[in-house]
Amino acid sequence: MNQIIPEAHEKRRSAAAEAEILLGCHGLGVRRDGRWLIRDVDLEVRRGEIVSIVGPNGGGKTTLIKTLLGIERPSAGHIVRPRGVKLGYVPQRLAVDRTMPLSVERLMTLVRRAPRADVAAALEETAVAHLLRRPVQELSGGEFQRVLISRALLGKPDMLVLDEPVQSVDFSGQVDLYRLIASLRDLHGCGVLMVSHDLHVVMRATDRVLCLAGHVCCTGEPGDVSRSPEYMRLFGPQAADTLAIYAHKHDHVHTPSGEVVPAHGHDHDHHHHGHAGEGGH
Ligand SMILES: Nc1ncnc2c1ncn2[C@@H]1O[C@H](COP(=O)(O)OP(=O)(O)OP(=O)(O)O)[C@@H](O)[C@H]1O
Repeated sequence: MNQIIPEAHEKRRSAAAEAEILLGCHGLGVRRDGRWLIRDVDLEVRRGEIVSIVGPNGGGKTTLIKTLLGIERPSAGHIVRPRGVKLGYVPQRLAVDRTMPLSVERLMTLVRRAPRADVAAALEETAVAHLLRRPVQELSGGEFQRVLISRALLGKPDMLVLDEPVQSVDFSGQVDLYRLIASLRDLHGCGVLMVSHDLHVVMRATDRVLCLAGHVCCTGEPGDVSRSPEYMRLFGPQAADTLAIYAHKHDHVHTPSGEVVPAHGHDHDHHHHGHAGEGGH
C-alpha cells in the first residue's frame, strides 16, 4: 500500500493548486421525474490531482460523473471542461455482454480503432499485456478493470474518470489498483476523478475527497487527516468501516423528498447508510 508521506503529499498538493482545471462544475443539479438526484454540486479537478467521490448508494455519484462527461443532461449549474481536454472514462458497467465471446484485443478496439502497438503498450501500462488474446469472460475482476483502464488510456487522456474501479476486486487487488491509478497519474501527469464506496482504501490514494449524498455533504483533504494521531487510529489496520468513522459535522438533514433542510444547529457525526433521499439522519 502506498503510504502518503506528508511532505510529498504537501508538495503535490501545492503543485496541484496551481495547475489548470481539467474538469469541474458549479452549482450542478440534475432533476429527473420531479426529484433532484444531485443538487448544488461544486467540484474542480486539476492536472496531477486525484479526487475521489464517496457516498451512500443512490447518493448520485454515477449521476455526477455521467453529467460531467456529457452523458446526462444537467438541470442547473454549469460544467467546466476547457477546450482540448481529453477524458478517458472507465465505466461502472460495460454495455458489452460478458457472456459473449470477446477477446481482450477486440474489446480494446471495439469503440475506437487503434494500432496494435498502441493496444499492446496500453495493456503493458496496466501490467496485463499477457492477456491480449484471452476471452474477457475468463478475466478476474481486477484483470478486467485493468483492461478497461488500458482502454481508456488508448485515447491519451488528460483526465481519467473511473466509476467504482475496484468493485468485484478483493482487498489486496484494490490496493494494487489504487496504486496503479496513482502511478498513472504520476507518469502521465493527468487528473483523476474516481467514484468509490469504500473510503478506507481510497482515502490513502487520493488528494481530495468529496462526500456526495444528493448534495456535497463534505469535502476534505485526507492528507490533513493522515498527519493526525486520529488518522492512525481511524485508518489503521482496523479501518474496515472508515466511511462510518470519517467524522464530519452536519448542519443539515435530508427530508424524505430529498430536500436538504437546516438541522437547527445540531451538529453530529453520523454514518451514511441508505439512500440519499431516505430521510433525516
Ligand atoms: N435517469 C434517471 N432517472 C431517474 N432517476 C435516476 C436516473 N438515474 C439515476 N436515478 C436515480 O438517482 C439516484 C442516484 O443514482 P446514482 O446511480 O447516481 O447513485 P450512486 O451514488 O452512483 O449509487 P451507487 O453507489 O449505488 O452506484 C438513484 O436513486 C437512482 O435510482
